[in-house]
Amino acid sequence: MTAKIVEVKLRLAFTGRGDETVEAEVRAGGSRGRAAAPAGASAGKHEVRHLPPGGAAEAIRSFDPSRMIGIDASDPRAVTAALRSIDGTRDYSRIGGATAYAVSVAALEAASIELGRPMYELIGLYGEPRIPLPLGNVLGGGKHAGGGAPDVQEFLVFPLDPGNIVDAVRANLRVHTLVRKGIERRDPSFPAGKGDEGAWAPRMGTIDALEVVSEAAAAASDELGVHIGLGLDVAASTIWSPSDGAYVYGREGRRLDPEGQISFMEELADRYGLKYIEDPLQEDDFEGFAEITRWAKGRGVLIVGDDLLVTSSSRLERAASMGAAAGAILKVNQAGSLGEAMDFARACRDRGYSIVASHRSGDTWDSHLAHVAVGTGAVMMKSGVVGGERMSKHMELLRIAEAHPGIGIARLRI
Ligand SMILES: O=C(O)[C@@H](CO)OP(=O)(O)O
Ligand SMILES: [Mg+2]
Repeated sequence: MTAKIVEVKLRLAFTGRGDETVEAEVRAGGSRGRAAAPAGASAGKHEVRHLPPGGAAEAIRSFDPSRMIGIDASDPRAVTAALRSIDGTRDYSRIGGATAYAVSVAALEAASIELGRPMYELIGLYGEPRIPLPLGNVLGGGKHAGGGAPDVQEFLVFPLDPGNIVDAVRANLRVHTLVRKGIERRDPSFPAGKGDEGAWAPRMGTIDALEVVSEAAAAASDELGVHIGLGLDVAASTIWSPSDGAYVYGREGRRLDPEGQISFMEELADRYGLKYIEDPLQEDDFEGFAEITRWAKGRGVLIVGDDLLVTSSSRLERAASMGAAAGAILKVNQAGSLGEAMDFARACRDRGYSIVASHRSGDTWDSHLAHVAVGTGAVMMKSGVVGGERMSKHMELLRIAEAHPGIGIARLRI
């Protein structure tokens, strides 16, 4: 049985934050797949272009859907080749990465329905399929929140040893609730504001935020009997000032040169027992990443590259040759198409990098991320904790687990 594409339709759509984006409907045989692309706010400068300068309308205008007809929807590489030839630029600046994302994901969904096989199985880059650990931000700031919130973008939690995915999701939710209580104890007038991904966005600095989150995680651990790990996504490119050669924590008056930033990260990791640090340094500092990765390896801390790697196989090769980072964020829309993200996942596997399949801060209601995570053998799925566009992905993990009772849950090995 084949799943040849017979029709592709695009429409303008909006993410949960209101960013303009593209939704695609792809028909393969008698089945239809649909996907809408997410959008980042702290996007790395080496990512493909989300949309051309004229926005989603121009992306849709410049896309010729007839050139997709007859392509095998179950073959992400063939879909990528067609998208690349329609676009003709290096970074999808003509049709937009949003179009590449939407068409490639919708095509695989259509194939999955047509062939009666789950999407993750068609991605198929795992040994034994496993449910990834959910990683979510319970407190945050940076580009995802308003003034006064911490300069560090995300304070993250994840269960280390959950019995199943329901316990795992519940653990993160409990920490999220307790974080609010912890903030209110320190500031009774906290107006309960949240950032783009549903994390609490209080007026406090990095250290206070870590105190609140580690107290909440310890209390949730005791209550639920699940060990909870702590992490940060520093999104350090957003606080890096090239003209000063320094990381500028504007809200807390801290200024650190690259060596100072590495020492600060090491101090926080030691003091709070962090197990995960994403983008501790700016996106072009491969040497700095290699240094902190060497430090972290013996200590059980996973250093993860997001803006550093931008789901690009060539940047991963460079990082691997230097030992920069041990984990890799995989965001399909950073690469553009699903086929390109799958090439990246293969490279991660060959080079021994742990994959963290991730949402974007401006995400859509789609749940495909769960299939991308399971299908690429990701150890974690990073998708916030609360909010409809976050929970849709967790719910799909629950459904995958329900359909495959024997499926195990991933364990983080650093
Ligand atoms: O930095 C990140 O990891 C992401 C998602 O949390 O943010 P954005 O989508 O804004 O790049
Ligand atoms: Mg990040």
